[in-house]
Parts: sequence; structure tokens; C-alpha cells
Amino acid sequence: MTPLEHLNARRAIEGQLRFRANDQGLIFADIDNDFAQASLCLQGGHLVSWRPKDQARPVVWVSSAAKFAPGKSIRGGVPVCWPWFGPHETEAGFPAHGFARTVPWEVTDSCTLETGETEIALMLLETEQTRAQWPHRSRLEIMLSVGRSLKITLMTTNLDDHDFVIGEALHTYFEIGDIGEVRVTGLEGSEYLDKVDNFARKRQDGAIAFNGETDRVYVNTGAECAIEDARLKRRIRIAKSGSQSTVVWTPWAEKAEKMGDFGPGISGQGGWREMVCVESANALDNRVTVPAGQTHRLTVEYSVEPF
Ligand SMILES: O=P(O)(O)OC[C@H]1O[C@@H](O)[C@H](O)[C@@H](O)[C@@H]1O
Repeated sequence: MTPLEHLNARRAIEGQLRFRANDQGLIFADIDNDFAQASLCLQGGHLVSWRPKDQARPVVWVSSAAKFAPGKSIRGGVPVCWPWFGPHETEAGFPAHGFARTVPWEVTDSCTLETGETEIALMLLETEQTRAQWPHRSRLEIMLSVGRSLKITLMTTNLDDHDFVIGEALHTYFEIGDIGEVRVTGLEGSEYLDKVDNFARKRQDGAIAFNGETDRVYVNTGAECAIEDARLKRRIRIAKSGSQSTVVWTPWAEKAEKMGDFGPGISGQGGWREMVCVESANALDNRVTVPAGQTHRLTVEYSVEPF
């Protein structure tokens, strides 16, 4: 049996969940149940897409130019940023947003819930690279429940005899009609660090609308957010727990051009216009101390309603 056949024999669910490999050897879990379709790349524990069946367009966006290759991060989906967010504090050579999104994970469980939703759980596999960059004994797990809503829990367990500090994010790319026509609500009055203005501390006045590169870490907020999308006539709700930061990011034209993997988009105006990242995080002021022997959980739930 090949590893893929073995995985399908142990963890596939007839009519709901099947594993496949791409031409680069990456393995994906494809989920199709009564409520939604989704695809998850085992590398990075990275959900690549999610479309509830009552939606014509996916809710989790992935670039048509995304690379699906060993050791490469995927442009779109739900990258798992861990055990740090942004650049590493002291080591400039370590990858931005940590290593979790580019290393192999393994499937530890899969099942159908009583509701008919599909649940899948994965665990990050330690490698020489992860041990060199993270010299603490820990276990990182992700649990996804795919249905009309999408629930994700990221679980960090400290297996060491000392406390450690993590930064983390579920760096979700949401699909939208056009960046010029959406508003993000829920962060009114919150304090943020503005990454496009040298991390200046500011306070959010009203809902967020976009007319240029935006890269903000809202701190000390566990608030539910929503993306109001006038063009796709839908509101995406983002509820969370165990997360005190929310990152809002759009690269806009110039940065997207430089980054080079946003694709032309459905409109042909640039894929970057059809996504916005609203990331449930613990970053900067809100990095988390995980005491020895304890588990920290970050949970999100995404749902969609007419707008
Ligand atoms: O290109 P990456 O590493 O996936 O990061 C994308 C963006 O991720 C956001 O979370 C950061 O705030 C941005 O500064 C960054 O550009």
C-alpha cells in the first residue's frame, strides 16, 4: 500500500472525505458533504477552500496562481501562523509567520458528526528544522469542522518543563466581490498598530473601508467581526475565542504585483481585489504564555448570511 492508499483506508469517509495527491506529492483532504465543499492541504494543516453549498462563490479564497509545492506557503486559504507572527523576534533568517504553514502535518482523526458535518484533526510533525527553530517540547493540533459554518481550533500544548511564549494566527483569506466595496465591522473603537505607518498606535474610527494597502494589528480585542460585501450581497461573520488580536490586511495593487502570486482574479482586475484577510490572532501585545503542561486554544467560527 502507498502512504496515500493507507491514509484513505484509515481516514477516508465514504461519500464525504477522500485524500488525493497532486503532481508535487502534496496530499489534500477533499470534503464534500450535504452542507459544503472544502479542501485541506496536509502540508501546513492548511485549509485551501471552503464553499457552503448555498453560496455560488467560495467563502475562503485561494489564488489561481497559488503554488502547491513542498516547503512553499500557499497564497490563500487559512495559513497557520505559529509559533510566531510576522518576522521572528531575533532571527532574521527564520521564516515570516513561523514554520507551521510549510511543514508536514499528519491526520490524527476524521469523523462525521451527528449534525452531518465532517470533522478532521491534524497534528504538526516535528522535524530537524522545527526543532532548530523552536527548542521547546510542544504539540500543535488543528481541528476543523466543515458544514454550513466552518469551525477551526488551533491547540498548543506545552509538553516542556518551562513556560513558553507563542504568537499565532489563523491567517484567513476571505473571498469578496471587490475590495473597494466591502466594509469590516466589529473593530470600531479598538486600538491598532499600523504596519504601513511604522507601527504607529491608532484607534479605529467607524467600520473599516479600503482604498489602499492596509496592514493593521488590532490588539486587545476578542470581538466578533463581520465582512459586509455589497457586491456578493453577503455578510461573513467571524466569531472567535482565545484570540485577542485581529489582523486586517489587503496588499493593494503595487504590493500584490511585487508578491506576484495573486493571479488575475475572476474580474481580470487582479486577484488581490477579490480577497481580504481578517486574521484571528495573538500577536505583538497579545502573544500568549503557555504554562508548562498546559494547553492553549484559539477557536474561530465562520458563517455567512444575506446582506
Ligand atoms: O506573504 P506572507 O508571508 O504570507 O504574508 C502576508 C501578509 O500577512 C499579514 O498577516 C501581514 O500583516 C502582512 O504584513 C504580510 O504581508
